[in-house]
Amino acid sequence: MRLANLSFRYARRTPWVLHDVDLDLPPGTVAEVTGRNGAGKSTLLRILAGTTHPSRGSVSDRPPVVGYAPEIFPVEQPFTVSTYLTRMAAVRGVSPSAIGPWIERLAMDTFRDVPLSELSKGSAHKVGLAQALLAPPGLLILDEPFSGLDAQTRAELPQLIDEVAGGGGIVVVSDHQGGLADHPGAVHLKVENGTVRPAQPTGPLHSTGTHSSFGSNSGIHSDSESDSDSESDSESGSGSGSNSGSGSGEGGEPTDRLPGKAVIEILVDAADAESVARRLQAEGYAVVIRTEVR
Ligand SMILES: Nc1ncnc2c1ncn2[C@@H]1O[C@H](COP(=O)(O)OP(=O)(O)OP(=O)(O)O)[C@@H](O)[C@H]1O
Repeated sequence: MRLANLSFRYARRTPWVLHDVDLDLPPGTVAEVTGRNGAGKSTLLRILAGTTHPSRGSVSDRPPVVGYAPEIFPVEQPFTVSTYLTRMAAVRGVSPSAIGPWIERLAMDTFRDVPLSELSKGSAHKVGLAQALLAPPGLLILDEPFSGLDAQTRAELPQLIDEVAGGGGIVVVSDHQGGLADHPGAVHLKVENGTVRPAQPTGPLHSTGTHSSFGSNSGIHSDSESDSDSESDSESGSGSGSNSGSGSGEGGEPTDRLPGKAVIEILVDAADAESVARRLQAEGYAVVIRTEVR
């Protein structure tokens, strides 16, 4: 998977969050993404997942099955845990029986019949992880997965990540807590001033035969340039699961947006929900998306 000359800002005349990013993520890569608050980690992860489209540049060779666990799982959905996961299995095109092993492995049995809205933060986080893993992902995006997890699941997570990578999947993890700081074979990326660079100290890059390469750039540009480019005004669309998207062209318009109706409720960060919902409503999506999930 490759990002080429990728730039992103949330709207015209606002600062670039990412600028001229080049990044190769070969199959089997485990990448830990760090950076200060607000640096653009979640934005980068959403672009990788395909839920946000670049303003400029391209994303190519995204694996066809994407699992994305946002930083905050959106619990405002009228399902119990098992009902939600069963529906997600259907959305992902896997058997309902696929949920059982994840309920067991992530120690979710005690709250499988609890409504999502009544879950603790840590339990909700596990549901977010489980939905991302239901269909074996070729690309697994985990936004702060170690946050709020119980010790057992926290200890399990590196193994889970290695299993995905061992099968040739790409795993990208935003990791404020340093859960993968010493992870064998992981590459370490830092988002800083709109760039994505190898982090210091750089981890043992190639012990599992994986590698990444990076492009750099000259930092964040304020918007003094002409708006005559064909940049999109905003992030567009959300969706994942079996999203086979390969990103967007220069115009920021997805070349292959799937309906993704049922996926959006799962993927939108709670912290972003209000603004994303506004944008979706402005584009005529939101009601349809929610109706589809039900
Ligand atoms: N939906 C949005 N609309 C407009 N601006 C946004 C939106 N989401 C994030 N931003 C802004 O984009 C920048 C990057 O945010 P992002 O959430 O990607 O950073 P982050 O590194 O993940 O931060 P944190 O560690 O605090 O989660 C920030 O300045 C943030 O305020």
